[in-house]
This record gives sequence, C-alpha cells and structure tokens, in this order.
Amino acid sequence: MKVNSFTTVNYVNLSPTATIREAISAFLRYRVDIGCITMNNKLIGIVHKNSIYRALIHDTSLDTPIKPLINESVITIQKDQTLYDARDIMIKGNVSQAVVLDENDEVYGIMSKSDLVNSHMTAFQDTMGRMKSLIENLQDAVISVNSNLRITTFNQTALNLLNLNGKHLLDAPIDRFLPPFRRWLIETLKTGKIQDAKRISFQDLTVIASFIPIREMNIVTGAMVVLRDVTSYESIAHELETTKRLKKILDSALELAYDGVAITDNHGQITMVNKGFMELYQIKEQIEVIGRPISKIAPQIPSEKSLKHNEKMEGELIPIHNHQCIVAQMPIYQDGKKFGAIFKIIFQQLEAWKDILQHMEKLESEISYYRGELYRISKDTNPFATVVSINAGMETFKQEASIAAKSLSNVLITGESGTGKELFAEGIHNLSDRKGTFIKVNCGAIPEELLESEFFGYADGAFTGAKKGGKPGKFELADNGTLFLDEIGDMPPSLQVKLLRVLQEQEFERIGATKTTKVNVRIISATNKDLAELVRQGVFREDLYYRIHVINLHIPPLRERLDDIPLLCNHFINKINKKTNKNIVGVSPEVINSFQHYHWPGNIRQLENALERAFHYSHSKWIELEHLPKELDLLKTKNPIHFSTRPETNLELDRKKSINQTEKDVILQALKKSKGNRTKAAELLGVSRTTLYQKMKKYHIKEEMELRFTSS
Ligand SMILES: Nc1ncnc2c1ncn2[C@@H]1O[C@H](COP(=O)(O)OP(=O)(O)OP(=O)(O)O)[C@@H](O)[C@H]1O
Repeated sequence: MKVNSFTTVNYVNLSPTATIREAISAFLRYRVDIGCITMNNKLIGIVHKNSIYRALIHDTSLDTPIKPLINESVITIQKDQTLYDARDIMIKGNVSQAVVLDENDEVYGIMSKSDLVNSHMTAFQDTMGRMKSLIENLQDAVISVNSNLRITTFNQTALNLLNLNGKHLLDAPIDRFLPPFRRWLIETLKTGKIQDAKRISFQDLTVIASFIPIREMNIVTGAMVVLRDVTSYESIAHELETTKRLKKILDSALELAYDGVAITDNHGQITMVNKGFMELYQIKEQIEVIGRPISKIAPQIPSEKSLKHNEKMEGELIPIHNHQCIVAQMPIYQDGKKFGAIFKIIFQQLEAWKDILQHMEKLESEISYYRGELYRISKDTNPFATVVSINAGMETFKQEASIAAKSLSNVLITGESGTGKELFAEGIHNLSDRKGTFIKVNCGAIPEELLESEFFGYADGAFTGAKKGGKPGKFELADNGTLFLDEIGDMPPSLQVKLLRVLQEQEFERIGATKTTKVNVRIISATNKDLAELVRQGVFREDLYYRIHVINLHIPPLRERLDDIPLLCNHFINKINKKTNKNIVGVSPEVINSFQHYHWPGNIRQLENALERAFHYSHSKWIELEHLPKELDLLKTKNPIHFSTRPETNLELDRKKSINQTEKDVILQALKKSKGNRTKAAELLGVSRTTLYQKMKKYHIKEEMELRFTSS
C-alpha cells in the first residue's frame, strides 16, 4: 500500500510572509498540527501549532509575521513510497506528522501518525479477511487450539469431515471431540516445531494430519492441525493392491496351465494369452498378438460362437497344427454385460490321457469280472448274500430264515409288498437240501379258471385244445423242490381245499387223469395280507392257514430299516450300471437324506425303480435330487398306498375311508400317466403288478378305466 492513499490532502498552506493571525485562522479550518510554508509551490519549511501557542503565551502580537517560527528542516515522504517506508521515516525523524511531496516535489498533503495507524489497521483487516476466506475455502480441515488445548478456530471442512456442530466446538477442550490429536498438539505446543505429517485412523476415517505451532510475538500461544481425508484413497489403494495380487495369481495360474488360454475383448481382439497358447501357435512374445483378432491368430477356433452368438462351447475336437485339440470357449460377462470371451485349448498330454482312460476301462472290466465271480461264489455259499442289509433286525431275520431252511416245515413269509419275500423264499430253498427246483406261482395273478390246471396240470386229452401228452402242473415241477405260493391270501376258496389235500397227502390227480401222482413238495407261502384276519372273515381256510404257517417269518418294511438305504442304493447302482452300460458313481448325500425321510410304501422295489428312472435323467456321475421321479413327492404328499395289516380302531376306520379315496385317486393318476399301461403304472407307483391288479379290483377301477382310457 502506498502513502498517497492515506495522505490528508487538506493541509494548511502559508506564505513565508503570513502573520500569526493568518496562521491561526488557517489552523482553525483544518485539523492538522503543522502548516506548510511554500513559495512558488515549493516547500521551504513548516510551522507547528505548538510554536504559535508558545509565541502567544509570550504576548507576541497576532500581527507578528510567522517567519521566526518557521522550521526549515522538514521530514518529508514521497507520495508513492510504501507505508512501511513512511513508518520508518517518521520513527527515525521522531515526528508525528510528515509532509508528503508529489513527483514535482510540491506539497501533496500531510501524513500523520493516526493516518499511519489507520492505514495499518486497514491492511491488517484486509489480510485477516483474506486469511479467513482462505482457511474457510481450504480443501483441508483446519482446527486450532490455544495453549490450554481449547479449540479457538475451525473451518467448515473440519465440521463436515468430523461431522461436528460448530456451535459446541468453540472453546471446547480438544479431548471432547478429537482425542486422537491431543498427543501431537501437546507435542507441537511444547516443542514449537512443525510435526511430521501423521496418518491417523479414527471413527471411519483415515486422515493425514499436520501439526503447526501458532506464534504471537515469537511466543507459542497455540497449535493448529491440518487434516487431509485419505479414506477414499486408502480404499482405492487397497482395491488396487488386491487387483494387482489377483492379476498376479491369475497370471501364474494361466502360466501353469497345461492348456492354451486366450482372452479377447468384445470385438475379438486378444487381450491376453498364456504360455501354452503361445507355444501352440509358435508366438515368441505376447506383444505380437495383443490387440490382434483371435480369428486371424487362431482361425481354427470358431470364435464367433461366443463373440457374436454368445454361445458357450463345452469341448469340441478340433485339429490344430496336426494336434487333436479339445477346444472350449465362452463369453465373459460382468454385471450382466458381455465384455469379451475366453478360449481354452487342451492340446498337451491328450495321448497320455487316452492311455490312462484305456487302462481304467480295462481295470473296470476286470473288477466287474471279479465282482461277478465273487457274487457267484458267495451265492453258492451264502444264499442270503443277495439280500443286501446291515440292519440288525434283518440279520436276525436271516438267521431265522437259515434255521427255517434246514427244517422240512412249511414257511409263511409275511411283509409289505416289495420287502423281499420272494428273495428270501428262494434263499431258503437254496439253503435247504432239497434237490428239486424252486417253482413260483403268483396266486393273485392267475385267472381263477386256470388256477387248477396251473397247479395240478392236465392229462392228455383232458379238454379240447389240451396239449398232446398233457402238461405237468406246478406241483409236479416242484417235486423234491419248493413251491413258492406268492400272494397266497388271494387264492380262491375252491383251490384252497385242493391245496390242503395235497399238503396233507402229498398226492393229487392231473385234471382229466385217473392216476394219482405222488409228490414231495415243500411249500413256502408269502402274503402282504393279514391271513389271520382273512381266516376270521371266513375268506381263508383255517386248516390251510395252520398247514402253511408252521414257521412264520415277518420281513420289516424298508421305513423300519432306513439304515439299509445307503447300502441298497449302492447295490442297485451297481446293478443298473451293468444293465444300462452306464458308469454312475453313486447318489448324492442329499438324495440319501431325502430317501431316509421318505416312507417307501413300495419298499425296496420302489427304491430300485426310483433309482432306475433316475439313471435316465442323470447325465453326470451322480444321482442328484433333481433326477428323482416326481412321483416320490406325489406319493409322499398324497398319502400313498397303504398296506398296514394292523387291527384297526374305529377312528382309523374313518381315516381309512379317506385314505382309500386318495389311494384310488393316486392309482387313477398313475394309470392316466401311463395311458392305461398297467405295468408302467405299477412301476410309477412302486408296487408289483399283482398289487396294482388287486387295488384296481378293490376300487372297481377296471370299469372306470375302460370308460376313461380305452375310449380316449
Ligand atoms: N434286501 C434286499 N437286497 C437286495 N435286493 C432286494 C432286497 N429286498 C428286495 N430286493 C429286491 O427288491 C425287489 C422286490 O423284492 P421281492 O419281489 O422279493 O419282494 P416281495 O416282498 O416278494 O414283493 P411282492 O409282495 O410285491 O411280491 C426285487 O427286485 C428284489 O431283488
């Protein structure tokens, strides 16, 4: 700032001939202490008010000229000098007022001490204003404290950053709001030195803090902290670090891969290739192919599949440079937007793989041969080896069956459908010392009118159309062996009488024959019905009942031996693998779990069917939940076919009515699904065909079905 801005330009100008009176009247007009004496506009001296007062005290007349009072050694300042120069000149000359001259050395005005103070105050205020707006508009947060560590200043950035309210901040101890800075502010106050920038984390923030001392008259009276928020930089830096690390891992993984890998952008331009790819295409440096179209570098790969048509290619055999290669490719997406594609070429060690696969195939066929042998040997030595079970109850059952096998008595095997009654019957026969064959008759499946000839055979010419030479019945076929009467509860009463006779006398006549045939047959019967109840109802002969159930073996249903499920699954997977020429490894734990929570109305037959169906749907090595037949759920929710043979309470009778209706619905549904094919419907329901026929008969479904399906 220059002197001219603060000069009092209304000054007292007197000629050297002026009188004291003229001087006083001039001083009265202007509020100044000195008057300038000029001649031809040039300053020749000054007269001070005080000299005039002193002359008047000594009774000098008012008309006395001022000449003797003129001081010729005048302190002057040039108009364009700085205020600092003016201050120095006035201090040095020890004057409280100085004459300001212009460029022509003519008087411009007077500068007094108060003008000087005023000018400094203005300059100070300007500086303060600038400082304030500077601090306010700083990107950094600024907070200052006095020597008692109480907050004296802060800017808006500080309030925003620290989420504070300015109202309570002023004069508050720094501890209350910003304890992490205390230590460094004390250090700054103590040492009076600027501290090295510190990285401080608090709340959710990370800041770089600089601590600066505040001095007044060279004494440290406070300290200031300047904070720069680096939270977002830190997270960016962290992300950058992670990305760098991931890239390193990816690069190393790609380098290690035996296969060739190339990555392109959306336009098919290569952004990355690994060593394998470079080796296959004889590329020396990555840079040779980066940015070039994959279609040019690797023309054998149908890259447009993933680049243009967004298709994924799992693995196709493509010859590349005389190698048979497996090529896979797929588009790469981020947030649902395609940004490129990845291509993988397996070309190394394919030959080695082929050898290994062949070797494995050979081993597998050997295993399957030995497995068959083992099965054959164990079957010879242990007739129940085919009965897969680890259940303790079933073990006892096997022992009971072995004992029964050694006796000559007739055996009745009871148990729900599909529990393995036939399997055991055959086992018992095999274990017995009977030389003859095991003959099975399903009493429920043979039409009533044919039953007799089935059992006893017929003689030559017994009826028109009868086979020449006659035909032996099951009894004759089972001579010295075992006759297995399945579903014995369904045997019509007329035949029951005849059967009883054979059992008692071990002889019979073929239909139309006069000769009696003697046989030695052991009877094993099976039923899923409550025979005792049938006897009570008069449907089954009591005497026959006692004849056939000298030994009674009851097989528990699958739901009472759920611990057998994993083993059974394994057994059936092996069996179906052989049958279908597939190579399924097993069932997933989820499947085992859900199997163990299912109640298996069709027992083991249903389990086997369910797995066989799952084989068709599984294209992997495992049977998963989604491969299982939906009917499993259907049966579960719709209260499946009920085979209970327990005596019923009244309440249960009511419940059974509704169960019967549901059962009928389920059967109708299965028949509808199988378009009336009963074998398929039985499969769907997981029951034997016989059971299905019985149920259909019970609910008169045959008639309904004829109406519904045959016509459609
Ligand atoms: N413990 C078991 N281990 C292996 N397979 C079994 C076992 N139990 C039953 N099976 C198989 O389950 C199917 C049904 O068994 P089986 O025909 O012996 O039952 P069932 O009780 O006679 O049935 P139904 O009363 O309907 O005639 C058969 O394929 C049989 O081989």
